[in-house]
Amino acid sequence: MRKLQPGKLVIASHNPGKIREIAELLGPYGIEPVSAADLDLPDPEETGNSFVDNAELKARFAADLSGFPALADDSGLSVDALNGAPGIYSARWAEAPAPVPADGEPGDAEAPRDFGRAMQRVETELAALGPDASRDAHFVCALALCWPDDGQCEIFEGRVHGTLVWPPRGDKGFGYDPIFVPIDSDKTFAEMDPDRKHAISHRAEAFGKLVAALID
Ligand SMILES: O=c1nc[nH]c2c1ncn2[C@H]1C[C@H](O)[C@@H](COP(=O)(O)OP(=O)(O)OP(=O)(O)O)O1
Ligand SMILES: [Mg+2]
Repeated sequence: MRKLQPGKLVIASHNPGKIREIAELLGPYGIEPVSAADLDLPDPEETGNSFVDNAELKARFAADLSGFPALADDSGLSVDALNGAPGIYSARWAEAPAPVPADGEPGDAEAPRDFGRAMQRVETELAALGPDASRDAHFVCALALCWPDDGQCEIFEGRVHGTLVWPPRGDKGFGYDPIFVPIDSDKTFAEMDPDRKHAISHRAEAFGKLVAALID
């Protein structure tokens, strides 16, 4: 398997919380993370039907446009009692319907994300199933690292199981962290220090596999 050399690596993401975690996870390996936003790369439409497909689509897109190796992370929260939802739609559950401007044409401006609303939707859908519904859930992370020249990609996956709490707790992390308590913990991801989250998270597990395979 081809190794990742020290130097520039494009982080094919526009999510600042994720980019910060990826930079922390790659910190020890002499890799210079440059985000897609730093390079003004556009955000591709996530048309895949799986985390892996979307990760590969985002990494390929950024590698082709930038000429550097690119790493993408597609991730999300999967709730057992909701048949795996929001799953690959985790980010989209936080998007309000795009406002229709006064001239009547829907704008193409991206709707701002509101994870308060996304967490509320998870809770509302769970509550509708009654008090006995399972609150088990897991986060999934698919990483794709693609090279620009030959289009080769390597894929790594991680997951972390836990349960959902309500109301949300903590102000660290991002996304659904305030309602997710990983197994063997009494804190939500948003109440933990980053080092602790990085010891057990879905993203950390996928990175562990990537580092073992691709970094000498
Ligand atoms: O550790 C996590 N802690 C909390 N929430 C998380 C985590 N990991 C993923 N998530 C949720 C929120 C995120 O917005 C969505 C991923 O959606 P996803 O399309 O992969 O990322 P994104 O659109 O936010 O950024 P981008 O595609 O530019 O990398 O799942
Ligand atoms: Mg996305």
